[in-house]
Amino acid sequence: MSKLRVAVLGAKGRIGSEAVRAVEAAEDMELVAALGRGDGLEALAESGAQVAVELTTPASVMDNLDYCLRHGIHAVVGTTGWTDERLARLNAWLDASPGTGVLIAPNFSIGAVLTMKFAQIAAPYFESVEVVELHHPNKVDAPSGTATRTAQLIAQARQKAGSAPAPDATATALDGARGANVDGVPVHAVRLRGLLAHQEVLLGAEGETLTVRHDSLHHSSFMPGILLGARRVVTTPGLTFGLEHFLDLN
Ligand SMILES: NC(=O)C1=CN([C@@H]2O[C@H](COP(=O)(O)OP(=O)(O)OC[C@H]3O[C@@H](n4cnc5c(N)ncnc54)[C@H](OP(=O)(O)O)[C@@H]3O)[C@@H](O)[C@H]2O)C=CC1
Ligand SMILES: O=C(O)C1=N[C@H](C(=O)O)C[C@H](O)C1
Repeated sequence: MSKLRVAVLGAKGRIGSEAVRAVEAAEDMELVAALGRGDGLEALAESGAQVAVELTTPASVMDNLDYCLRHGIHAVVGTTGWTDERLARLNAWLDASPGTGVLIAPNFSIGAVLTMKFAQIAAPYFESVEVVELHHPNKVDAPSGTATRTAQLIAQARQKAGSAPAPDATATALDGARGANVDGVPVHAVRLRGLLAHQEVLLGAEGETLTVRHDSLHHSSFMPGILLGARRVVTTPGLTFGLEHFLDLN
């Protein structure tokens, strides 16, 4: 059986360098390119890659995906910064490249995917819900892509259930004290040396609270999800948003 030809973009970064090692170690994959900033995207097409694993920065990801889709290269994307406007542009490129697949995974770790699922299930049963994400201080964006997605999923679940807005009598507050408002859900971002990637979903009702917490302690936590994404995206044309769709959790 021929091996899946995989390239890594952002290969010298924190998660990219771990992904290079994971692809090299996967028996059914061949690492055909490991590209950093300044290497030039021509090397990607020349490598014959079937799948590009995109782990760069919000400033670089769109140009890289544009290139991939113009060359019929599938993509597994962990890079953050997804807005409705960016998704619309990506979908237009996908329309022009039928048969090509893109997976955007706000988080590749199984625990984080399950945290989002559990939060969605629990959210309609509690009056209050807030998200706290905690990351290393070198992270360039806040709140995290995972926290943003978690809040969006919570908001969707509450809207579907007809939940009332969470109670909050705050009359005065310093800017930022109540976090960012993501679809009505407060999201708080902590940046702390020593941490990697962590998230708590806090839920409260009369007389009880529930906390769903996930900790990524090492970048290895993201690797099974990246490898699964690469294997599945080649037979899944169009846009898939969220690894849960490849885990049959829906
Ligand atoms: N979905 C998930 O599960 C996860 C997602 N992430 C996300 O992945 C992204 C990267 O995170 P992290 O590894 O910590 O960040 P790093 O800054 O450590 O790595 C990013 C790397 O990409 C390089 N780069 C920038 N532009 C390009 C380009 N055009 N082509 C090739 N390489 C480029 C950077 O080079 P230079 O240093 O020269 O700028 C750097 O080496 C972030 O958006 C982060 O949130 C991270 C972990 C898990
Ligand atoms: O930058 C990181 O480190 C991470 N980024 C992703 C995010 O923004 O959600 C995933 C994980 O939290 C690690």
